[in-house]
Amino acid sequence: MEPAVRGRRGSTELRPLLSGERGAQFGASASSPSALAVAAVLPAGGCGERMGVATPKQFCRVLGRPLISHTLQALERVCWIKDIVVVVTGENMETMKSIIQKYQHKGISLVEAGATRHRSIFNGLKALAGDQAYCRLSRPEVVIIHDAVRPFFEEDDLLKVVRAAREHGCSGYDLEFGTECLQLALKYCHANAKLVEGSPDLWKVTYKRDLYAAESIIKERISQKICIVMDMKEEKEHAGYLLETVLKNELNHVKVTSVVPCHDGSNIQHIILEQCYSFVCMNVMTTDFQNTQKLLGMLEESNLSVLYPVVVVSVHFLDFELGPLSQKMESLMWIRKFAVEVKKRNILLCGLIINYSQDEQKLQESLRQGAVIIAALIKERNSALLGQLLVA
Ligand SMILES: Nc1ccn([C@@H]2O[C@H](COP(=O)(O)OP(=O)(O)OP(=O)(O)O)[C@@H](O)[C@H]2O)c(=O)n1
Ligand SMILES: O=C(CO)[C@H](O)[C@H](O)COP(=O)(O)O
Repeated sequence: MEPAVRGRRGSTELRPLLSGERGAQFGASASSPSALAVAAVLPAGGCGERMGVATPKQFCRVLGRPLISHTLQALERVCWIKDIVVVVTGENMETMKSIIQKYQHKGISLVEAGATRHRSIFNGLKALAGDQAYCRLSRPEVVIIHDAVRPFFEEDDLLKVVRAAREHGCSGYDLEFGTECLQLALKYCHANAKLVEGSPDLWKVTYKRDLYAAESIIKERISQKICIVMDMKEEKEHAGYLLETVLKNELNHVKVTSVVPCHDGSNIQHIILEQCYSFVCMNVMTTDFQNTQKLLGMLEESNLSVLYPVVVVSVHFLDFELGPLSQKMESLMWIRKFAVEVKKRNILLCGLIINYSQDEQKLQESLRQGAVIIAALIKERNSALLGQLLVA
């Protein structure tokens, strides 16, 4: 086993294994397993033969980001897990270090994998045993073993396992239906064990189709909030609010909120902090991108798009009867340039032109079409459409 490397909580710096610094205090939250020292081992040393691609599945990209980073992100939300040990092959050690750095994972130790999953887990446990000369991770009371290729779980799933580890003895049922690790633990460790019912979300990425399923689930999750950034000049009956109403009808399960940016942009920053990944920027009767650019600037300054692609739809309400659209296209085409720029920061920018007709029926139809297009752009997060100008 190689000396592990861990990232210090609060910095992305990687350094030789030092003492555990993750969520050091237990019992702090109401749901935490009080006063128990808990660590997690993520076996990630497999080659993913059944996936049938050259890249081991834990490093395959899901919405642009390696699968293991999604799992780590979910685990990092659990503040009572003190240390996270990721077990990877020597060959993939550098890849894993760069993932930790790029996606700013904190408090991770790396350990070299073994030839089988059980050997990898054993190496992870040894790093936590507290008896290695070079290893100063403190010895936990409970260790959660979680496959790196199971990105979907809730804190509650882990809580149940930790509580069971503390409270239960072993039953005949557990022996009969227990999983592989459980059999080993019972045979060799003189430990008590309990089988805990998991949620259906705990499924494992095994085949290629599972990567598509994982991506769809994540897309769905991050598309649950939409922020409409209003044009300052708007009033209640005007375009932005009309679009908001139609969008709410079109996406009745999605939380659609609108905001008029305040002078220092703090209300938009607040929405960014709440992890909203979809923005619709209103521009009424104008082909300039002033409002959109302000929003893009704020998004670029934030770290929001490090983890997921952020969609921004720049909506331009133009009355098609007030002169031909072709005259306005030249300035609207600037969107291509902006889109290429912000793509570097994982922001997907598209343009949408809505017919701001005086004819109520035409306006409603255009708004409805616009809402359908916005919904599709947000749901699909398809980078092939960035910089495109769509017409509703
Ligand atoms: N020597 C090994 C083999 C597997 N694993 C890890 O154990 C988890 C579950 O194993 P599995 O789904 O079987 O992964 P692979 O062995 O990579 O897949 P396959 O069996 O298709 O080759 C995965 O996170 C995998 O990386 C490990 O740490 N060390
Ligand atoms: O899916 C697996 C490997 O393909 C594991 O066998 C499965 O997660 C069982 O877990 P454990 O060994 O912890 O009982």
